[in-house]
Amino acid sequence: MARVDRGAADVITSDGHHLAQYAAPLRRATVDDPVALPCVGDWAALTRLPEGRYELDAILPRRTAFVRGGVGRDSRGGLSGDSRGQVLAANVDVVFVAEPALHGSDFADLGRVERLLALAWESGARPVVLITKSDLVGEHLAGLLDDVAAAAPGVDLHAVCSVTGEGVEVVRNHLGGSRTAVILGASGAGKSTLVNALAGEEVMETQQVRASDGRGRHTTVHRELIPLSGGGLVIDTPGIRRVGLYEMSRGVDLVFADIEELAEECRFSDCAHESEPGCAVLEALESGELPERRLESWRKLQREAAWMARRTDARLQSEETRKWKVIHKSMRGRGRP
Ligand SMILES: Nc1nc2c(ncn2[C@@H]2O[C@H](COP(=O)(O)OP(=O)(O)OP(=O)(O)O)[C@@H](O)[C@H]2O)c(=O)[nH]1
Ligand SMILES: [Zn+2]
Repeated sequence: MARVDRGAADVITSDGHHLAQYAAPLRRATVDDPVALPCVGDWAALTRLPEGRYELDAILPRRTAFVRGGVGRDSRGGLSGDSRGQVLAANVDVVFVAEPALHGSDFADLGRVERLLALAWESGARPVVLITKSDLVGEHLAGLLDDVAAAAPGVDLHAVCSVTGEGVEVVRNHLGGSRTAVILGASGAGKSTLVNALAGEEVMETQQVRASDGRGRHTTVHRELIPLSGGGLVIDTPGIRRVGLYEMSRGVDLVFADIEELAEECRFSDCAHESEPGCAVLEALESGELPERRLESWRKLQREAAWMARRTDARLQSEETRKWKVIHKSMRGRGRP
């Protein structure tokens, strides 16, 4: 599924692109459940109607999903049946976290890498960290990569330069076997430039092009699913570009597996790692094994995740109340003569 609109989707079959209208059962299923709506990256079952049109009958089960809003996938066991979330992209295999080596005058932001990694883990896809614009930091690159590696334990990490093409082949290898990727990263991280380098042609408008063309031009068709010449797909949707920090407590645990592991060694099981005796986290901080910055980052993301969870709970509760009000009302209605 390359692009989705209200009531119809642009689907790619072995013989090209087709517009497929949603079949009635699918339309009905999506009324109460936005998660059941087709989205970019979905695989679908189609029927070719006698008159040559295509109809979209069903979506095949998703392997992975970027879900925005509502309840996370795990909290309610599975994607469907959750009436609140919206799937931004389905069946993504690889999530590239793109962080520029130099952003303005700042070196790569480790906190941002950790945050995007958490999001990537949450989707079920495999994260890979890319330090983009590697040409901008000269001999500082090696040290920078060491720092990033410490913030992304157990995750593949590569330096890429879309200008010289260095590292682009390594990135392409992650897409072998026709895998599907999304690229997360701040504005100006070099995502579009990288997609162009991967595609070997200008498929995406970059900031440079946008700036020199001026605003208000709408000639470029925004492509949301970009097939690469050497195999593999990149999904780039406005939703994925804006994706924030949603229900990511499990993701946070995975990104900070080293701290979680330390915490198991603390004398008290409910240790807050503030000033408790026998705190393994504070000991690691003392010995230099755990960088102060990383502990701070963990605390910050945990606070955010907790806040998100509370907000989600509140919304769930109010929706639940609303639902019951409607049911009560209709029962009262039926009771009347
Ligand atoms: N020196 C250098 N500059 C780069 C590299 N990759 C991208 N740039 C420049 O960085 C700027 C931003 O690149 P884009 O690819 O438009 O960034 P983006 O992440 O797609 O940005 P948004 O579309 O705003 O999200 C452009 O001026 C690029 O020319 C690189 O490897 N080295
Ligand atoms: Zn502790």
